[in-house]
Amino acid sequence: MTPDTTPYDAVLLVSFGGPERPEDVVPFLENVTRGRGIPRERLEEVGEHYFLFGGRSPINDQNRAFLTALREDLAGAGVDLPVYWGNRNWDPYLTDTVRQMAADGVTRAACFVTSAYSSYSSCRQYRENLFDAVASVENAPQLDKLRLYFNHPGFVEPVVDAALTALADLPEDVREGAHLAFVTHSIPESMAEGSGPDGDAYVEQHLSVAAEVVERIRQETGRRHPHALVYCSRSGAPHVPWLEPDINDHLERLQADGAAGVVMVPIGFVSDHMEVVYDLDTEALATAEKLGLPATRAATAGVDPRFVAAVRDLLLERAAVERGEEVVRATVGGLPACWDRCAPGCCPNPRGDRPALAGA
Ligand SMILES: CC1=C(CCC(=O)O)c2cc3nc(cc4[nH]c(cc5[nH]c(cc1n2)c(C)c5CCC(=O)O)c(CCC(=O)O)c4C)C(CCC(=O)O)=C3C
Ligand SMILES: [Fe+2]
Repeated sequence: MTPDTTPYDAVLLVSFGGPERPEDVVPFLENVTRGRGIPRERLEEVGEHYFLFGGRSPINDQNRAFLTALREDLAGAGVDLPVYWGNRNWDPYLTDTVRQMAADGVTRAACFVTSAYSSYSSCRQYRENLFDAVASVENAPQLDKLRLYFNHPGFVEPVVDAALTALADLPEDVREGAHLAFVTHSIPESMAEGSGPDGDAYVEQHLSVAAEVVERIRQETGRRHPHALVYCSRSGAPHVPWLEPDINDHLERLQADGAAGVVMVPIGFVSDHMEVVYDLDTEALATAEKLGLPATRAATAGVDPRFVAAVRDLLLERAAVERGEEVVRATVGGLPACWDRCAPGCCPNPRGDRPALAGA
């Protein structure tokens, strides 16, 4: 039986975007940081990360691979919907994609954003970008943002397996005593405090994922590994507090405390973005090496078939909700499934209120 996707006639993959050639790097950074008061030195430093990788971010190729996998998954399940892709900060830009969708006659699309958690940067900012895209296109389709999925089994289960693999990659004598460092993107403390409908959701959601991964690893190995939630990619002005500790400081602390080894589990990222390949694989692994601390990095969900299938699950779930049917929402861990429409004060814009789609 073909699954019922009514009222949707398309899926839209929404992502951050990244440069693909050295000439793209500076304009891309300008797009990302316009009006955000990021110090010049920080921008030059981040530009160097991109140049180290030939001026090419890995993120667009990862989205292309995800699109291919998603189209195959949907076709295999008998879901006959076109899948589009648009970015916030680089080509293909959301506005161009929405214009194409309108030209193709799309009337209502379900949007999957490559960002799993609540916060202004990871949720509302995408909603503002969706609003802007729709506002600038005539006859634009209605866009519904699929719920946040940090606690969807299709996201968490690949992370558990990846962490087990990364543990197995450690030398045998350090494996049992290894720490798990769950890593996510640092954000300003004030942004973290404002995240979600009641505040503090960003950290709370990550802690919930970390606890679930630790527990599932215990079920597999019989061992409850010591763990912490730590951060990477701090930006902004030095006097503005951001979430800490930084992964590099955390590694120093672990070494000083006599930890046997560490597995970095980048739960804040759905694929191996620049933050993962530079901040973790390049910088943090070098820190660990310098400290003589055995360390490995767990894979991200990427194109794991379970993660790809989660998009289909969220799409069919939401379609049923919009048809007025009862649904069972898949979740793991201690937090309930997220809402379909964000409350008015959810993840406020630190620079003042702007219109956003997908609100209640
Ligand atoms: C929470 C969060 C996520 C996760 C959720 C999500 O995935 O959306 C994320 C993802 C990403 N961030 C990315 C890149 C950048 N983020 C920057 C700046 C900032 N990020 C912030 C937060 C986040 N960012 C914040 C609070 C800033 C300060 C400026 C501002 O308030 O907006 C800057 C400017 C330089 C700098 O300031 O570091 C760059 C270049 C890329 C692309 C990577 C690639 O190319 O593979 C991705 C996926
Ligand atoms: Fe970022």
